[in-house]
Amino acid sequence: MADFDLVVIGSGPAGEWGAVQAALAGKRVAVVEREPVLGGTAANTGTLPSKTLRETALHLSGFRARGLYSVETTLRHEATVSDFLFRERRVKDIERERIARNLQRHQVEIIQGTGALVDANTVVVRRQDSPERRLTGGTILVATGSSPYRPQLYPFEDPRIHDSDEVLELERLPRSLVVVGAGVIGCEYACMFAAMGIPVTLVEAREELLPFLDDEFSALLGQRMEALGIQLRFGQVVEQVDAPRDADTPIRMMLSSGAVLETDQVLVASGRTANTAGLGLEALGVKVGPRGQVEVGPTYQTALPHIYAVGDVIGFPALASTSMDQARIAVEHAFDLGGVRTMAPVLPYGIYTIPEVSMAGETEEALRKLNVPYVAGRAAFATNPRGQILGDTHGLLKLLFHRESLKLLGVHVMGPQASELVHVGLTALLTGSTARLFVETCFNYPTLSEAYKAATFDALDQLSGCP
Ligand SMILES: Cc1cc2nc3c(=O)[nH]c(=O)nc-3n(C[C@H](O)[C@H](O)[C@H](O)COP(=O)(O)OP(=O)(O)OC[C@H]3O[C@@H](n4cnc5c(N)ncnc54)[C@H](O)[C@@H]3O)c2cc1C
Ligand SMILES: NC(=O)c1ccc[n+]([C@@H]2O[C@H](COP(=O)([O-])OP(=O)(O)OC[C@H]3O[C@@H](n4cnc5c(N)ncnc54)[C@H](O)[C@@H]3O)[C@@H](O)[C@H]2O)c1
Repeated sequence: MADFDLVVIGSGPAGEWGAVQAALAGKRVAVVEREPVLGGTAANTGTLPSKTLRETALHLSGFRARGLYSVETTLRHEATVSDFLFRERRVKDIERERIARNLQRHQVEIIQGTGALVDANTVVVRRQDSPERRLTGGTILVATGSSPYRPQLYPFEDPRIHDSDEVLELERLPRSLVVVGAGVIGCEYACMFAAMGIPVTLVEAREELLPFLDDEFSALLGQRMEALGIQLRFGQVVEQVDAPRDADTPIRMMLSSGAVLETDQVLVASGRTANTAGLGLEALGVKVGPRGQVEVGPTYQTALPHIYAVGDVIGFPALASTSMDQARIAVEHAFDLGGVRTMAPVLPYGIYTIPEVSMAGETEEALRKLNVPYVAGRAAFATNPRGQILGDTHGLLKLLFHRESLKLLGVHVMGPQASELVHVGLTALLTGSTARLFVETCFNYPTLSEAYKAATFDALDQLSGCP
């Protein structure tokens, strides 16, 4: 008999949820984690740290007061790097403790060390200063996550050139910053630093901002980012980087357009690489892609059916939210636990830029491509009483309804709490609801959620020909 029913490699959101799910079903579970702390990218270097820094940036800069009072700088003061990082460290510690307690409560054995598969059922765990340990598992869950991709062009040994992990170890706040890559990470960090009053330039190879967003929201976000002081450089790549040793001499970056940027510090956010190096998967016949991503089927099985892979290690969509659910599905499949063994048909996206943007369902462009007749109802936060109270004059909720059935097809939100607000629309999408739902729902007043009703009436007005 194997030592464990399930051996999980990695303790990020995917590993934690997979382990607990199996333990709840009475399975004997071990989690192997190479870092001395639990929680992976979500707790330690990605999701929670970046969202905490965003809150800190908004508070320390007095940003939230800007729409309320005419004097922009009332609350603003010179923040030090320790001011900036203080809460990030608190939140991280609390989350690590929560995960440890959650695993212990469910009798999951936590084993510290780097795991690798030496045969189809054996994980060897290596740790400095300790003898190696071999664990056998009936089922293996690979949940090893991803790490920042580091293009060779950049001398990362220079303390002024960071990837998204290192940016959490800043020695001092940048005097100016170039962010390379306007993916979600690049956009979120560019906004945070810009809100702190730091001059930021964002360089992106593509011609548009976050192309998966509805075009209207991509354009609006770009405008808000420019209003924050961010210089957007689309359709350009960095071709050369000259980083002098003297920290007072600016770093020079030559762009494909011929432009030269001078900057104090650089953040490279140009994608992620799956953590599969050294895991031993390929030797067992499990395929991995160009950035290390493990190939899996719909229930997250690899080429070896008892070896599952979930989370960032399999690539897109590579979110904490989806990673947890993939782990649930894999474990339910592996141990035949029942439950719905597919991802929800509609997934939400929350982007913690300044302002926040969130969406679920279809964009206008996708509906046009599919020839689906639709009507778009809009509600501006500037005309919503709670929006006025909050001082938000740029927020927007857009609902896309089928023109005939009035079924909700898409929801797009920009503004405060957008990633919370989207859940009203997400639930409506998942339940196949129509405009009637928002007409008949009595929302709290004054709230931003009430914008659902206003956007619905905007759509109904258009259909009735009301000016
Ligand atoms: C800056 C940033 C911001 C983000 N913001 C969001 C957000 O707002 N919302 C969202 O949903 N997602 C966000 N993400 C993405 C999210 O963090 C990831 O999708 C999520 O952490 C993936 O979970 P995971 O469990 O697959 O991997 P990870 O969280 O990366 O965990 C993998 C774990 O496996 C361990 N490991 C790796 N190899 C081995 C080995 N050989 N042996 C033992 N242990 C090993 C690692 O040390 C790590 O602890 C963000 C990511 C970044 C970088
Ligand atoms: N709020 C969230 O949900 C959230 C937040 C942060 C990160 N994440 C996840 O983390 C993952 C990684 O994010 P990311 O932003 O690093 O990667 P990404 O692949 O999403 O974006 C990288 C961007 O860099 C650009 N790029 C690449 N090389 C370049 C170069 N040489 N010059 C200029 N531009 C270049 C690409 O065109 C792309 O737009 C994503 O899967 C994302 O879903 C999610």
